[in-house]
Amino acid sequence: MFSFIKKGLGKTLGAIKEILPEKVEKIDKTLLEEILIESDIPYELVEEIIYYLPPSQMLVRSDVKRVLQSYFMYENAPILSSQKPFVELIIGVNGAGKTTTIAKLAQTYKKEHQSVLLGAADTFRAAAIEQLKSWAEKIDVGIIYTQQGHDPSAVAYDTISSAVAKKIDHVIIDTAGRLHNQVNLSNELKKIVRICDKALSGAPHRKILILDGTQGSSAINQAKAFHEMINIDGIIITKLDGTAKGGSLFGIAKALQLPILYVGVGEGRDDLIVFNADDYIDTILDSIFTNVNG
Ligand SMILES: Nc1nc2c(ncn2[C@@H]2O[C@H](COP(=O)(O)OP(=O)(O)OP(=O)(O)O)[C@@H](O)[C@H]2O)c(=O)[nH]1
Repeated sequence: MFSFIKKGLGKTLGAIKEILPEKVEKIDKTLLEEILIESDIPYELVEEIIYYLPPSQMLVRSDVKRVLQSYFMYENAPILSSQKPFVELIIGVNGAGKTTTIAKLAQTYKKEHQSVLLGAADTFRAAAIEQLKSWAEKIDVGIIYTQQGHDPSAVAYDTISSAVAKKIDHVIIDTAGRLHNQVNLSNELKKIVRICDKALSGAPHRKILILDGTQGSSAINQAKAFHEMINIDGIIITKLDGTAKGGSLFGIAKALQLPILYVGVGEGRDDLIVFNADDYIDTILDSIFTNVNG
């Protein structure tokens, strides 16, 4: 698990190495500031981190770790096994990695010997339906879909009803990332949420926002807009492996005050890891400090 997050942070760690070619026992505060900015932690946040650090100019690992940890206080609520099917609604702009992440999530559940049914409720684009169908085939899970232009809420309803009838463990529903305008998108997402609850009281159990990690901190405003529309429950950051902006997770967690559930670290179906803030922070600190613990 630990080396997996290391793989995902490869580019970020490479960027740190450019600033700090040799690891140190104590880091100069000014140099640390430069490293944090370079890894795409928003500037105000870097200033805040520096403010909370001890006043001395040279800092040890434990000083830095303690402050960085305080940014990930939003715990991932455990999945309640009594909720069957456990319905997840996947939200995010086109290209963020929604479809791939749905496949990865389905694969994760399958590995745990749980059954999965996908719902192709991004009916705005024919390609989105086709792409999800192709993934469903590859990972061998069921899918409910309709033709392009049909009501996405109806797909969500049918998927949940079918899952209830077949006693499926997990339902994962794709949604459109873009419509003709923002108001339409907001109305459509709200309607899907309402209809999910009609199909199964309490559903969707988790509304997950997919954010493209290569966008770094600039994804924050986009995330806030979705959060205002339908109250997101958790985030998945994709393409962490493709960016040197690995520090942006601090800004995202702080701005949205939401748990980061998983991170995507590659294009394959197995390239999704449960986000663990301690592993993430330790991996970054390992590239700065000579001592491993503390
Ligand atoms: N390197 C890397 N690539 C990823 C990751 N997640 C998704 N991708 C790639 O990002 C691209 C977009 O992913 P999709 O899953 O098609 O994104 P989408 O949000 O469904 O986008 P649309 O199909 O446009 O709606 C694809 O080429 C994926 O292979 C990741 O964690 N790492």
